[in-house]
Amino acid sequence: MHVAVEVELPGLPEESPIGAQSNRAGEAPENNGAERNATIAGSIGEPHPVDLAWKGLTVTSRKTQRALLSNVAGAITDGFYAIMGPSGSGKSTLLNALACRLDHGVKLEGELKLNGQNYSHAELKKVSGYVMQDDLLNAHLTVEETLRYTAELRLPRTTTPEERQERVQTVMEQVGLAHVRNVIVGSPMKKGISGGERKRLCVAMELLTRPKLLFLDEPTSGLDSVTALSLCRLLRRLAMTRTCTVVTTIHQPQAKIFHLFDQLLLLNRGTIVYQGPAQDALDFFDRSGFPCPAHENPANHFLDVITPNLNDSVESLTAKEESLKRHYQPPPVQHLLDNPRPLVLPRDSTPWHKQFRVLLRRSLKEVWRKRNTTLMLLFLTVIMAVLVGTVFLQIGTDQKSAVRRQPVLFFCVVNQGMFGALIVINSFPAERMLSLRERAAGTYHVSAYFLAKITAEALSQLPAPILFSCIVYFLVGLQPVAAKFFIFMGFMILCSVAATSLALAVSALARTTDMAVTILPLVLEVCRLFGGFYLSPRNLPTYFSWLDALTYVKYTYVGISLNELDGLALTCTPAQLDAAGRCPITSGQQTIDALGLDYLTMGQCAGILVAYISICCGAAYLGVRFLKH
Ligand SMILES: Nc1ncnc2c1ncn2[C@@H]1O[C@H](COP(=O)(O)OP(=O)(O)OP(=O)(O)O)[C@@H](O)[C@H]1O
Repeated sequence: MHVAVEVELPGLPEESPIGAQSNRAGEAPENNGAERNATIAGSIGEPHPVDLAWKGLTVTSRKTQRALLSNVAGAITDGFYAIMGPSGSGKSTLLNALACRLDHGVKLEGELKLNGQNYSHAELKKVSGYVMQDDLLNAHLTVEETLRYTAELRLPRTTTPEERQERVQTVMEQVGLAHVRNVIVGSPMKKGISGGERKRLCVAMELLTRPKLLFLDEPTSGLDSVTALSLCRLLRRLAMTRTCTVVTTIHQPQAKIFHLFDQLLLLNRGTIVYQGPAQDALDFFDRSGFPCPAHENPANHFLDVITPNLNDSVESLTAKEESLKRHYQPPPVQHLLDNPRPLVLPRDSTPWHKQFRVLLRRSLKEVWRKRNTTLMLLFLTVIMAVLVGTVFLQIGTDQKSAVRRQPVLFFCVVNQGMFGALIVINSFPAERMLSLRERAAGTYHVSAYFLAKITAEALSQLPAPILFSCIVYFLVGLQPVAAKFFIFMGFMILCSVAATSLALAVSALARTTDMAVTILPLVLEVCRLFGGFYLSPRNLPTYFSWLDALTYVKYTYVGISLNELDGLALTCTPAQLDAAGRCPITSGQQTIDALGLDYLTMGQCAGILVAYISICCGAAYLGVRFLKH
């Protein structure tokens, strides 16, 4: 039995000289015999510290009852495995079946064992890593930060900060990313590391936890041939140095890449056509009557043989399949299935409070990196506040002010939160796939992620309502009483957080950013319409009362109106006196009575806003927790 020795060779040159074994395609061979023996000695014959074996494995679509994989058998023990086949042959289905990542739309039957034992996704996660086809990463973090946060979230809780840093350093060197450690990951909108480096970073994130098995779904898709080869050389090196067993799906590799594989699983229409040493596949096709022409890429040749083309008749297809089937010897897997071996599960999970702290730091860092957006928000807030303040400059206390006071108060409410809401609307859709990937890898609890995210968003939004209140309150000349000013500011903050929470709920429940940006303006419009200004609460038709209850605008508007109108004494210029020489409106209380604003108290308005924020956050949490596509 092999003992897995984790040898990390940071100094190993990536383009290491490779032996001179000849091959039929005339390519410079990537496998030297001694290396290959060392790597695949344990392939199917002997048990390995972590191996997977399966028999009678069938995956069926629940909806159509179509078999995506039919009664396949095989094993993964040690080395660099490639799962190849034409498009739709079931490569990803097999990979996901082995990695316990099949979706709910399919049914899995058959025997599938890890070290001869049945296993759960949770157990597999502890000894394996999975690199998805789409390299979903945090665009605003640097390479080193990405690895550091992953290490903090995924390494065992007993790891010291020094050990963590050392691990990050080692892995960065192992995958060849040390030279771009301080470069941001970037996105299509913001240039960062290259496509190949992104893939390496995804591999590095998985390597941090020293997995014994590394699954990769089409890692070379979207990469140019040189970058794809360089990535596959890295994967081979990981397998060769017994860092981990590597299993990758790949569609049509170039010859140089094909020669890096130790083991090949060739699929066609949900069945295994060939499994065994990659270099022996040429003999297998030869024996089956399909010799590979000289100078032909073996991978292309295999796919050409098994992929039906327009000229193939049904008879010739059946004859091809029969011939391949007759010569195919399925690998012996029974001894791996029947022989349970202990499984060392090395990782314990990071406690919730630590996950929250790390995720909060990560989210705050992202907010900081996106500070231009926040600064723009503050700039727009100042412009808006000055505009409102000068349009309604020093409204005073005469009769005209009674008419102008309510519009300015309502405008403040509508304005607050609108900017913030529009900024957070993209929060969850943009990150959904990334967070799903991190959750599937067992990186953190959803609740820790969610709370960290909304706390960071709320903190970044806080300065805007404070700044807005400071400018507008004094320019407009609302009641010069300290307590009233702070209550006004408190309501502006609650209003802004309520609008942001509403936008977060819409963003978490909408499946895409497009859907979120279509729904949000409509919701904000309804909030405005039923905000208590256009129709006073007293005059609202009863059949609209449920919509009325859903608007944060109304509770803020009523709250700040009561704050401002209570204790307000109004005066008259001589021209404003009525025929009897009386001043028509002498107190704010008259406006309160006329508009029916006192059906709630200020405390109730604040309480309802807090409840409103909690409900929106609860809805957003459910969206993040349960929406998976
Ligand atoms: N959840 C599912 N429900 C129903 N059919 C599915 C599901 N997942 C995959 N399929 C179907 O199963 C077949 C195999 O899909 P799979 O993704 O495994 O192929 P693949 O070989 O990886 O293809 P490609 O190289 O194009 O990615 C396809 O016909 C696909 O449409």
